[in-house]
Amino acid sequence: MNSSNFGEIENLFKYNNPRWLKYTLRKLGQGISRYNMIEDGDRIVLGISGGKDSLALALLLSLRRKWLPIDYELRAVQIEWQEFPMTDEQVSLIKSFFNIIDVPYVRLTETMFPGSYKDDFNCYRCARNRKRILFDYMAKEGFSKLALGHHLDDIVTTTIINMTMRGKLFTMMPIQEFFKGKLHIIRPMCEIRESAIITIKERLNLPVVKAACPYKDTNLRLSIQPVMENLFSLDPHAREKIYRSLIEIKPDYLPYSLKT
Ligand SMILES: Nc1ncnc2c1ncn2[C@@H]1O[C@H](COP(=O)(O)OP(=O)(O)OP(=O)(O)O)[C@@H](O)[C@H]1O
Repeated sequence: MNSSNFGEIENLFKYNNPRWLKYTLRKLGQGISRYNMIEDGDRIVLGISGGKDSLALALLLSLRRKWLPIDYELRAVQIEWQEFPMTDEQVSLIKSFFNIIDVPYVRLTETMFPGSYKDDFNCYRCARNRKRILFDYMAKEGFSKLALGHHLDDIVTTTIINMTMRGKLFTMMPIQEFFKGKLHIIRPMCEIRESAIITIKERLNLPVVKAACPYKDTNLRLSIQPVMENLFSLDPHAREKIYRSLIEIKPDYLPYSLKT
């Protein structure tokens, strides 16, 4: 793939959004306004892995600015693990993508295995390391919100993992406060199904350039996937029902008011 494949994406910024994308943009807006995630003047860092979810998030949030009466700043920040460097071709592709969607792009090269880990590396530690690097960057650059590419299926899968394997009714929150409100993590795609993101990736040829993960074949999320697929095939709205139950069973699960 090369940057000339971005014609379809360019058109989205010139013309009205196609019908197939409007529904997803509506779901994005629903999640954002339900939790009051984004306000006028917000400075938002987008955590970019190079995978489909975070690329779709960047595209959707940038498109949303086109017709919204409020404005917010977006900056895409990708941590490139020095142990798994991107190729020149990947770097040039991702830069063209962010150029076309009008979002400044920054790449931070860091180690995946800080000395403090010794030999004890796992997904949880890796995610914490990533969060620390991104928070440090935000504090230095004056950003107060970090948007991540988690979607409805991620939230629902995490809920089931936590309930069945950890005995806890807890999940990723759509909006999460840190340092007494100085920083927030937001998950604007909390009400968007993964299938909608796959459609975006395929129809628009998103330039997926995700670094290899040494744990990708062993991670718990992957092991539980067949169980989730089974559940979703029993009831086509199982995802939405689990999401709603979280709120109904434990109203204080979310620190922000919910208008359902
Ligand atoms: N290297 C990175 N640099 C910056 N942000 C990252 C990086 N890796 C992950 N993130 C952020 O954390 C989110 C969750 O990471 P995870 O590795 O679980 O990816 P994912 O759910 O498969 O999504 P994606 O398709 O975006 O990779 C990503 O969607 C992204 O917003």
